[in-house]
Amino acid sequence: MNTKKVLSLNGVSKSFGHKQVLKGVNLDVYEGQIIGYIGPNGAGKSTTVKLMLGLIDGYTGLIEIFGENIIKGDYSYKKRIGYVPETAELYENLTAFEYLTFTGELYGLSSKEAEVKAFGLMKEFGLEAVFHQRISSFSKGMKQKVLIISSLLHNPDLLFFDEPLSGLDANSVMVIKEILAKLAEQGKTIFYSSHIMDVVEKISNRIVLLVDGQVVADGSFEELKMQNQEGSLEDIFNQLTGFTEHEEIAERFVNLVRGGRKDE
Ligand SMILES: Nc1ncnc2c1ncn2[C@@H]1O[C@H](COP(=O)(O)OP(=O)(O)OP(=O)(O)O)[C@@H](O)[C@H]1O
Repeated sequence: MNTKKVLSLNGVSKSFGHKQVLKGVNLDVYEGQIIGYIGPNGAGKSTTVKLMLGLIDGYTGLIEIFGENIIKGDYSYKKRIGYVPETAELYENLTAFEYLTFTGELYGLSSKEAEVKAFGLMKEFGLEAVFHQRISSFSKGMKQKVLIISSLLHNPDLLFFDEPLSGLDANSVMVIKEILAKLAEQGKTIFYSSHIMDVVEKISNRIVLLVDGQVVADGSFEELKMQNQEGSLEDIFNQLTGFTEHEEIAERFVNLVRGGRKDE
């Protein structure tokens, strides 16, 4: 494993108003790693990613990307980053061609370079016929593919993927998994946040579990399995988050749903 440090979080804490969301997160990530960043809803995963991307600020602790403190940096580090956000803000009135050449140019590609590359990537996803159609007419999975393409156009070294497989069918998931593995083989670093445990288990070479703003587990799937004596990542997740009530909650929920019917 390559030992070049790509990003580092040191005692990173972040509050929104009186609510402390991150409580001293420490994390060193190295070149070629695929980090599966997991945790319950509201644990602080997206907040961590947004801090690293400079999309939100006002934190304590130190964040370094490519060896530079991001506060002191001149933001040129962002040119080496690709990002697929959890909720897409695609410009839906644009065509895929317009959107992708626009984002490619933002990252420093010429318009022609961006167009040729975007078309080639769209074609690989079977979307060449809709290259000149408005994104508003696309299905959820098609939009997701456009987002993934836009995050990769400038050949970034560090990728932040927030739930990148959302809306993708099983065949597309297989393709994306393969793409991520090949990018990591080429030394790209991937920071990947998802709730789909079986995919995280398969594609990550390191899993970081965040609970209530703190890292509570960090290691390969095999290491976590040995430490926790549980079978799947889903089981380990449930154990480490102390969650055992799914049956009771489901039963109460369904009882409440049934109670709403007046005709029984
Ligand atoms: N801009 C904001 N203002 C106030 N509170 C916020 C803001 N952004 C996030 N939070 C709060 O921070 C906490 C962590 O949110 P975050 O989106 O980081 O969680 P997450 O781990 O990504 O969750 P999920 O798995 O549901 O996407 C939540 O309690 C959320 O309400």
